[in-house]
Amino acid sequence: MYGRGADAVTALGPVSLDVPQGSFLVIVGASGCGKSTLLRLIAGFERPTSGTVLTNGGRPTPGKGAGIVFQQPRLFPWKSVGGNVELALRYAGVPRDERARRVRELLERVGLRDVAHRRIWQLSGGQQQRVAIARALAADDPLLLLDEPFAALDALTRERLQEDLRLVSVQTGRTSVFVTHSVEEAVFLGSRVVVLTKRPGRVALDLDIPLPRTGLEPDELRALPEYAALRATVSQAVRAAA
Ligand SMILES: Nc1ncnc2c1ncn2[C@@H]1O[C@H](COP(=O)(O)OP(=O)(O)OP(=O)(O)O)[C@@H](O)[C@H]1O
Repeated sequence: MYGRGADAVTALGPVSLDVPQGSFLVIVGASGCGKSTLLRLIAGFERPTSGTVLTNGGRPTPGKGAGIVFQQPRLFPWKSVGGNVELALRYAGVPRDERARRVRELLERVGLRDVAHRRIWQLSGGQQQRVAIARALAADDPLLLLDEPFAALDALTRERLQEDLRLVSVQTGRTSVFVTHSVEEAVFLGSRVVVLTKRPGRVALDLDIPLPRTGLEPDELRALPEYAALRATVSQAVRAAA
């Protein structure tokens, strides 16, 4: 609950979710249903008014234990691409002599190897979001939290980043919680999709996405009949929840 008295807003209803290690959970729901609030609770930026949030068996500490990617990339504009990632590694306590190698690995992973020396303002929006993902992966945090990271990008860039993030999630095995409005994005990325009702958000649908996570090209995956069926199920739940 935010605020007090007449101004109080109950953002989230009772929500009980257990997110197993290595899973990719996508939270979908209408605007204002409490998706970002749920992420902030997991990140430890907010405390629940009632109930408990545990990550890795303990109460979450803000700034520790989770890499976070927001809708707008939060980068240091005066630093280079590599410099931004290097700084995240420094904060994460990675020794100086390992950082250059790790910067190269992380930039390779998000497809930015060739622009390591560019300044942030010389990048497209999609490239900036890739830097934000590399930064979020820099610390070896077990959790990756993403709050509508692709919402501001054009459709083609968004699709490319979805494809790359899916691959990164398979390669790193990071437990991820991803918030979006988009049913298409949810079914493509998630190993599980949770649809929230309108505010105060409760779980309207909790669906496993048993699609292969490796071995298929994105277009092949999207062309599967199971894919269309899952998308229809989620879409229906989103409409009913709104
Ligand atoms: N710091 C705050 N103080 C007061 N109310 C807040 C605060 N943050 C969010 N709220 C309210 O809580 C509700 C849920 O907000 P939240 O940002 O979690 O929703 P959301 O599902 O992420 O929305 P959107 O999809 O539009 O980003 C909204 O009604 C919002 O106005």
